[in-house]
Amino acid sequence: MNILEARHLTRTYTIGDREIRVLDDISLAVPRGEFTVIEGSSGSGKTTLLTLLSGLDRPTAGSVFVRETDITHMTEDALAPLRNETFGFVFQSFHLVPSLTTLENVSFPAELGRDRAAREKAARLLERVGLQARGRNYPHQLSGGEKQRVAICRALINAPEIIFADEPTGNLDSENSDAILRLLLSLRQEQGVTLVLVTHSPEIAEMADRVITLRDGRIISEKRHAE
Ligand SMILES: Nc1ncnc2c1ncn2[C@@H]1O[C@H](COP(=O)(O)OP(=O)(O)OP(=O)(O)O)[C@@H](O)[C@H]1O
Repeated sequence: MNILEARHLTRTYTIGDREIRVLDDISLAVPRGEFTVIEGSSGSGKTTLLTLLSGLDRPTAGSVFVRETDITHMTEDALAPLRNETFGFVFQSFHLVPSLTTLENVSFPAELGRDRAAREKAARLLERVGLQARGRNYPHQLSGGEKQRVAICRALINAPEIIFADEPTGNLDSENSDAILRLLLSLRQEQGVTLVLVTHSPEIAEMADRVITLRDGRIISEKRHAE
């Protein structure tokens, strides 16, 4: 079964009297557990596609299906549990809450769902990425690589089925990038998590099951790597 499907997605923006077509008739299907990379030059529409697939933005035309349910016109209230429980998000700029500690940032999405084990789960995740000693620190006290590891823990706390990541290793050195990539790949292996990553990194693309290349808002190639 495809966990995620896009059918004929188009996204346009109107600036003044000009209409800009940022995505043009994108269709794709992602089977459960697959690791998909979306690549393409700057401005080709990668981030826009990720925000449409994850229900953060709505297409001008076309539809998005999650587990065969059309989410395109779902209300914000109906989308909220999907965003909080089924999806995990990792962005280049972390989006950590500055006034919360590391442990609180990670446990927050689970506490929204009244998970009594939220703190415990958060502590276990932090341990897994080597940040067990940093639970009481605030984001401004962490390095970029550490912040990204915290952001990944937060994305994982509700055991999502799909992780959407936009340049998750974009600003990081190779050691931190490797650690983050290893973590994502091990989750896929252990829990069958589906990964949809936007990246410029050829090393990451090399490890994916499939690489989708965009140019000017269209898919120009779709390469599948052998098992
Ligand atoms: N809110 C907006 N209003 C108008 N145009 C937009 C808006 N958001 C994005 N665009 C345009 O859509 C195009 C695609 O943007 P997008 O961020 O999806 O590209 P990208 O491939 O992720 O680029 P990068 O690799 O630089 O992050 C760009 O030309 C951008 O200027």
